[in-house]
Amino acid sequence: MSGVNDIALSLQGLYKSFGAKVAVADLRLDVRAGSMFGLVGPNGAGKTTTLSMATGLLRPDAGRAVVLGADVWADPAAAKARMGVLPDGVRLFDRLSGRELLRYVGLLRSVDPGLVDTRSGELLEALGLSEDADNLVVDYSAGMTKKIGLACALIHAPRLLLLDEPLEAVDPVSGETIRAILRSYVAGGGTVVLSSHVMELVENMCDTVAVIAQGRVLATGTLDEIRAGESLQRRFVDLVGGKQLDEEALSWLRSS
Ligand SMILES: Nc1ncnc2c1ncn2[C@@H]1O[C@H](COP(=O)(O)OP(=O)(O)OP(=O)(O)O)[C@@H](O)[C@H]1O
Repeated sequence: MSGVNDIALSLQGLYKSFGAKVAVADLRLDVRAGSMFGLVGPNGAGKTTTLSMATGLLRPDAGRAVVLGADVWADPAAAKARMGVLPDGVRLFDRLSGRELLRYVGLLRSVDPGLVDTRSGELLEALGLSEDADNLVVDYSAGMTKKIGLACALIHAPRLLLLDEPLEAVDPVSGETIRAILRSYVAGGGTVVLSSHVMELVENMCDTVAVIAQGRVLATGTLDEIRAGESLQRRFVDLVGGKQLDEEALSWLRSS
């Protein structure tokens, strides 16, 4: 039987509105420790808002987020020490080089300075960033920025990773490396929560899935439960209500 100690991330009735717009409405979710958990949903479903509240970047209007027993808003230091975060559109200190940024984040997370250097070297190498390690992050491409952001999330060896679109803009070779890093991280007892629009990635990587729409969890369960014998893409479209393009729509595009 699973107990409280098996839960790496617990989202309890999270609620957030922006003016009249309700972005997240009473969202509840438990992520079992040791799982690779995929968060999927259409544009504007509330995934980024949910992850921002779960990671301490955005204060919920109501509800709680608990990371391995630590309340993100009541005990942020403990919660943040236990998680690594790759937010959407990472706002990094981009006037630092990749190596400096990793050192900064490592020291901020109380990693021993010697260990920061060893881990930085290994992460830069694994992610194919060694050659650019001493260049400023502001000059990195979108994929390189994503990779240095992921390295920052990993440097303190947290037990939970929360990753918003971790493979977006990343080339296929680096993508394979990141998949391998995440798989081995989970095999070693870590927990990953990732959001993605790429169903193939979620099908390939995740053992558990939650489908979010209009700020609520529409369905959650193991990948097989959610797929119910079909492809995740098919089930996703069924669940969130796919829209047919009207025959007359955008007719001006065909009229030249
Ligand atoms: N800072 C903000 N101010 C106003 N509205 C916001 C803000 N952040 C998000 N929203 C709104 O909240 C809703 C949820 O947005 P969110 O970014 O969480 O969705 P998402 O599921 O991550 O979407 P996508 O898949 O397109 O990234 C959207 O309607 C969005 O317009």
